Amino acid sequence: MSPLQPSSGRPGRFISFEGIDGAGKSSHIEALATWLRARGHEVVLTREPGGTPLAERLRELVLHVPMDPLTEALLVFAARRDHLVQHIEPALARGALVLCDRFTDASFAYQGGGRGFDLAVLNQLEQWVQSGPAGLRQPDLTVWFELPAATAAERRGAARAPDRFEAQDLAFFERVAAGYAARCAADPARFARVDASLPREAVWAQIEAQVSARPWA
Ligand SMILES: Nc1ncnc2c1ncn2[C@@H]1O[C@H](COP(=O)(O)OP(=O)(O)OP(=O)(O)O)[C@@H](O)[C@H]1O
Ligand SMILES: Cc1cn([C@H]2C[C@H](O)[C@@H](COP(=O)(O)O)O2)c(=O)[nH]c1=O
Repeated sequence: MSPLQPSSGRPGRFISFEGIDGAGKSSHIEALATWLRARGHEVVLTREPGGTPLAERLRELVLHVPMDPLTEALLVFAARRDHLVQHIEPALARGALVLCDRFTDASFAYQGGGRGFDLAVLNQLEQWVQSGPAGLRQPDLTVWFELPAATAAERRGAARAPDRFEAQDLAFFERVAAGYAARCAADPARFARVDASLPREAVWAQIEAQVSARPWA
């Protein structure tokens, strides 16, 4: 077998889950992993910020330590670089399906939309961090859980102490949602929009239909 041939015999695929906090991603990502494994795929389940020992340490800082917006942007992209190099790219190279709870769209939505940080700088960081021999690494499919910010806030409730993002007000999450909508409008073929305001079963049905429609699933 050539060293470039994936060990599974089929190319790896990269699927990200996106949405504002409380939109329902975590409730469905495991179910999608189980569904894809039942169809014979190797599935790698991971998250951002995080996914490697270094990136998980950066996650703790980003979620809990006060910092300025540029520091925050640099840390989420530093975590992403380590995650890509150590975990995502090797999994894709051996033909796995990588399911990632958040990726770069979150940086544009939270740092760009929520914080109002310079989109040109985020574009530059995206180029630096995600460029490789095959071009710019992007998800093959992004499942976007769209939900009004007020509904997401109700769902988050007061179950646990909020992190630096969860502690933000409704206006912040409305800007984050607008940031996601802008990313979707810029690359609609990559996005599968899910109406996350529906009951769980209906949300899952949309995900299953969207993923089933991909020839590689
Ligand atoms: N379709 C749904 N209808 C009602 N409640 C839901 C639905 N989906 C998830 N929930 C509930 O909403 C809350 C948030 O869901 P979940 O943790 O999956 O969101 P999330 O997008 O992963 O959030 P975060 O990004 O903050 O981790 C949970 O209490 C979950 O049980
Ligand atoms: C990747 C990424 C994430 N964030 C924010 C978004 C969330 O509030 C947290 C992660 O928490 P979750 O419960 O695991 O969803 O981090 C961000 O601001 N920028 C990013 O690039």
